[in-house]
Amino acid sequence: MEKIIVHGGKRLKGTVHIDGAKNAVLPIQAATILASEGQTVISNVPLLSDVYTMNKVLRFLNIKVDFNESANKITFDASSDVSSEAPFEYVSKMRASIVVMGPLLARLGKARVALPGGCAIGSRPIDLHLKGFEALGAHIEQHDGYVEATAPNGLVGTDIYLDFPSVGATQNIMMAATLAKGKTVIQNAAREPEIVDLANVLNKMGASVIGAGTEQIRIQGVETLHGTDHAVVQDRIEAGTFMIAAAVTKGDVMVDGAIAEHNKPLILKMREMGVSVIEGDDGVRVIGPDKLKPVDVKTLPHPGFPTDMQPQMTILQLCADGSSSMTETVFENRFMHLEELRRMNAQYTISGRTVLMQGPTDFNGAEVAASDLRAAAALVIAGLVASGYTQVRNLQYLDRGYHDFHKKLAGLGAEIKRVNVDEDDAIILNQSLKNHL
Ligand SMILES: CC(=O)N[C@H]1[C@@H](OP(=O)(O)OP(=O)(O)OC[C@H]2O[C@@H](n3ccc(=O)[nH]c3=O)[C@H](O)[C@@H]2O)O[C@H](CO)[C@@H](O)[C@@H]1O
Ligand SMILES: C=C(OP(=O)(O)O)C(=O)O
Repeated sequence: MEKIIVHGGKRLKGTVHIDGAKNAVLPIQAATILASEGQTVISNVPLLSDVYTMNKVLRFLNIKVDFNESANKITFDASSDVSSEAPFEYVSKMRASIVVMGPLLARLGKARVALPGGCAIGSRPIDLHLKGFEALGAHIEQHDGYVEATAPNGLVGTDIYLDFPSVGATQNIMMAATLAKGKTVIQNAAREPEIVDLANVLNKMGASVIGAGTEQIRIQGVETLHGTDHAVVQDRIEAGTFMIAAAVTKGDVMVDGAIAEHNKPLILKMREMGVSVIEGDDGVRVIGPDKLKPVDVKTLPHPGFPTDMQPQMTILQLCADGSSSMTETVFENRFMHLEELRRMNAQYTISGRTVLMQGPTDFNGAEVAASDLRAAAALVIAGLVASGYTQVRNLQYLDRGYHDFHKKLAGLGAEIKRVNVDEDDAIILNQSLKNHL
């Protein structure tokens, strides 16, 4: 079993470099299915387990995938025959595999993809994706845990209104519409920077996508798409996670490569708490104050406060001097990290979708288990300010979205180590933690 062990109390100082965005690269990997001619070369690719899973899905679909890890570059060749089925083995590992459906349907007129199911943070249905495909003329059936979409005569452009600005549905419909006959308009589209990055790649491949980043995206269908080169946008969630780690430890950190514009709600809330955030062309510098002021936060689709920063933000709020609230409106079950934090001395009450937190918290080190990706990051951040030793388990979640998280924190002066221990070793380790750091 792997664990991260943190000895809290160090102020983080120095520069940390941010990788390409997980949530941008995954749909871009899927978009390479659309290129029936030439190769697509994607650079600034983060070395994350989700990226490897998406590569496996694509290889299963008969696409050539060559990952040059030392150069953070993947070359895709989808010029041969592509197959239409994404099996349960991969989709169950990573929900984002569902975004292969739009490109497959566009290119082949059919797609058979395992239904992704929910995860720890919520039920996560795909009804909006499927309604979009149906509006484009696809016939949808569900059998044996798979969803099958067929459009033997091709898709036809239309106006689609999303009941909620779903990121995945916007991406899937946008990709499906690139090869549809005529024009598609997506109303109430998601506006995340990762949508813009995907639209940029599609346009370089020969598509005509206008308005990405606004609530109305217009796509004029074209006959074929071809390969291209593209560098993935920086990860605003990884950047935000380090910004919070810097602030909560009263540190002084340059988050190199962070794009301030993509993290505006977080930056403004951090300033409200008394954190000094200096925006530059090459990154964002964060200086934590001696005392944090309490603040109320509500998650919303972009440009609102991102749900993927919610667990990390609650650590900062718990350290503030007074009571703060967090309301989670995007996912129905994203407070699971708080149960673990209670074991580290966090004081809070949950009422529906809102948690009321009482700070400042004197976090005590404890052994805690992550329930999902951002919960894992939040628990490690709590460990950075806790007295004594914190051990975080279930690192498979962390590896979905952060490459070398512990090494980056160690580079900023944190006392942190990742160890691989069996259960017996763990008992000995608990008795002699100091020798391990
Ligand atoms: C790989 C990736 O990019 N993941 C991100 C993406 O996930 P993802 O694309 O899954 O998130 P969505 O924006 O689709 O989901 C937001 C909400 O809409 C609901 N919903 C969504 C689709 C649908 O058909 N029906 C429906 O009800 C979901 O259950 C959820 O409550 O956006 C989320 C919201 O910013 C982020 O937390 C994830 O990190
Ligand atoms: C929820 C997340 O990702 P996914 O949609 O891939 O589960 C996340 O990145 O925090």
